[in-house]
Amino acid sequence: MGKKRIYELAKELHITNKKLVDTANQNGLHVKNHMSTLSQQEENKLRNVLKPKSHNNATHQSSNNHHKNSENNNNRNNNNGGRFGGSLKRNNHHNHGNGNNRRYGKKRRRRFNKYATNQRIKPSHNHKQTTRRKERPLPKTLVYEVGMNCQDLGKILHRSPSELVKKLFMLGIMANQNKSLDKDTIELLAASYNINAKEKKHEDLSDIDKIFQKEEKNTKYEEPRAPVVTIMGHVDHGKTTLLDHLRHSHITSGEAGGITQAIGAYQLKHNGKMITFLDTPGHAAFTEMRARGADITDITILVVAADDGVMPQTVEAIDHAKAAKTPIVVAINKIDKEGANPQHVAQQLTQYGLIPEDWGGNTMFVNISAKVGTNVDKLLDMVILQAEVMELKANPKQHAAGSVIEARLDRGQGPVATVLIQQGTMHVGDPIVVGDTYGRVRTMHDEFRHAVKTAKPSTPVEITGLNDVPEAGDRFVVFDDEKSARSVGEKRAEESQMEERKKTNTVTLDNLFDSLKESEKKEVDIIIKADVQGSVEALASSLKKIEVKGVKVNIIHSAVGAISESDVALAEASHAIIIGFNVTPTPSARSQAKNSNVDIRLHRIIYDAINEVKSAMKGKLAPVYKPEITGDVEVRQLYKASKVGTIAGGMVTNGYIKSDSKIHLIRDNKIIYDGELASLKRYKDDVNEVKQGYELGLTIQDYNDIKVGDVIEAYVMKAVPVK
Ligand SMILES: Nc1nc2c(ncn2[C@@H]2O[C@H](COP(=O)(O)OP(=O)(O)OP(=O)(O)O)[C@@H](O)[C@H]2O)c(=O)[nH]1
Repeated sequence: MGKKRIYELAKELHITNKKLVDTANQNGLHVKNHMSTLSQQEENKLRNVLKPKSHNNATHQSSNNHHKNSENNNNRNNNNGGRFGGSLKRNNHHNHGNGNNRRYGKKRRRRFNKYATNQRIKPSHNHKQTTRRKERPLPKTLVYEVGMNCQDLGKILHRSPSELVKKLFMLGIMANQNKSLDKDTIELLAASYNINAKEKKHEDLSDIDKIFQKEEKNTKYEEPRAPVVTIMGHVDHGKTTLLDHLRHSHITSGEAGGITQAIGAYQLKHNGKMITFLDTPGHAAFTEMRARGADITDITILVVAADDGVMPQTVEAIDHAKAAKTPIVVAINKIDKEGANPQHVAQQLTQYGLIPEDWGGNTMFVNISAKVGTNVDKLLDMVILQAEVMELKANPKQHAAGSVIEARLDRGQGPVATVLIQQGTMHVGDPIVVGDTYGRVRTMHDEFRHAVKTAKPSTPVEITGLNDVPEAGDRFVVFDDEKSARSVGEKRAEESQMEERKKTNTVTLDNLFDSLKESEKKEVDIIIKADVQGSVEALASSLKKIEVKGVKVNIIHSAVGAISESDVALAEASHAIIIGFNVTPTPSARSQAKNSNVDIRLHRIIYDAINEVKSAMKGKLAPVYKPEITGDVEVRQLYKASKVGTIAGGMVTNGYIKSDSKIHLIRDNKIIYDGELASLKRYKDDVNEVKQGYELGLTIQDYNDIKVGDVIEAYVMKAVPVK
């Protein structure tokens, strides 16, 4: 018999390599690992120690079983290479039998003795397992999230992370306890435990609009809430006077006298019922908020002066309220004034679909004097009545959600936002995401600057504690914890920098067909602005007749005049397209439209406007051509030639110009002529192209009024493909 290695003897004796190494060390042989060789004497000693004490059937059976185990273990150890080798080494070290290891040694001996008597024990490389309590049962289904690690999964499966690591190892997957696992791996793991796996879909918390809508739909424990009212109307018809009157005559508990209202909304009590008034009269503010997603107004009070009647902004206000689908209560104001004719005003309003109940319609009308106070109570009665019809409710027993009314940066307090609670109850200390900002509600004040600890639905409060100033109309949602609020807030800020959210929402004629296909919407909202009333009407009636595959045009607002900022805000809020007929946008409206991606289409021929909308609805919009600048020429000299007119000599300062280029003649930053080149020369030769840095001579077709210092901008018309 030659020298044997540990693993050979282990195999012969049907025990694991590790057991044999342990036994050898416990018996003073000092072996390193299963590859260590044994002298004949050492082998005999080990054989002696390990000799079974009895041989009955049962133990024989057990021994057979064990044989299998042992073999498995051998295989495992071989496959493992260093992994299990490491644990053997550790055991070696532990078992050098000095005093420090006495307890451990005892335990090992006990296990060994068990083993020596051929009682079946589970081979183990982890001494923790030997003391493991009875395992809790596995769940029927493993509900997981992609990216969980063995520690996370261990908690769900009631198994130790190391057991999971081993399981994975047996499945041929190397992982440690902290490694994030993919879907396939987790499902494989579940299958190896014979249980089902189900992925838990993560809600995108950064979509606070979605959370907001969900919270809004939560109808459990609903309670009535106060209506939120906005006052709109034409300039000087008395909006501010009415708000002031209400503030002074109706504010609860005599606050108004001494303390000035501090924030952009207030609540008043009428016949025991609360009403919340937004203190930002005018439809522009109202629609700008809507454009940002906040539909906070429940009821609109339309103020029309009895001595002036329906004016352009009265009509705008009606259209804006209708677009927001808020019911209108009409207050015909200034009835104390001489020349007041409320009957006439009511008559005028019928043209806009506002018909008094007395006349068989369903709009509430009240004749008031905001200055004197006549019938203001009656107006409030109407508002309460309207609110009752609407059955306005909210659930105060959930996380707060709502919208920003106004916000500013205060030197001492940092960002300060006035918010309207629309759902739930807000508490001081709540973690919150407001638009693209986040924080924790540090302080909360009511409209009289009184500190409050909680705020219920329809209450306006001023809060501090945000990391930045949100915008009016931003939505807010309270989160469970500050960590998620922060990560959502940061993600939103990042996203908004890319301005993607805003742009994908807008409807343009270019994407109209696709957006119609995607949405359930069966109407295309259009705003018409034209130079004269006749054109407005002609365009409106022709557009209304268009019907493509059940989709119709809906004119949400039409008026005479330039395209204003308020038109753009309405278009943005309502996802509408603006058609301008013989009118242009004001500069501020133009830049606002550009920022918010509102599509403005300008036309001079009604037929073209109608065809354009029709083709867009059919998805066949021809590509739009836009000028693309190729270069600039600076005019430095002029020559007059009797035959060809004015020849401009100059230099290409940027880009290039071609003989077939179109050109803009620019003087004092204004385009004063738009045309084509007649000739392009270098010295005396006609050329096709002149590049930057070269001198040239040129003439413009049918145009001679060129001056030294003019800039000639060369451009080509480029087709912008329809998206
Ligand atoms: N006689 C009379 N005058 C009124 C009444 N209501 C308002 N006024 C007067 O009408 C003028 C305009 O009133 P405001 O309340 O400022 O009108 P507004 O609609 O807020 O105007 P803007 O803020 O410019 O849009 C003021 O001089 C008021 O005093 C009223 O009921 N009777």
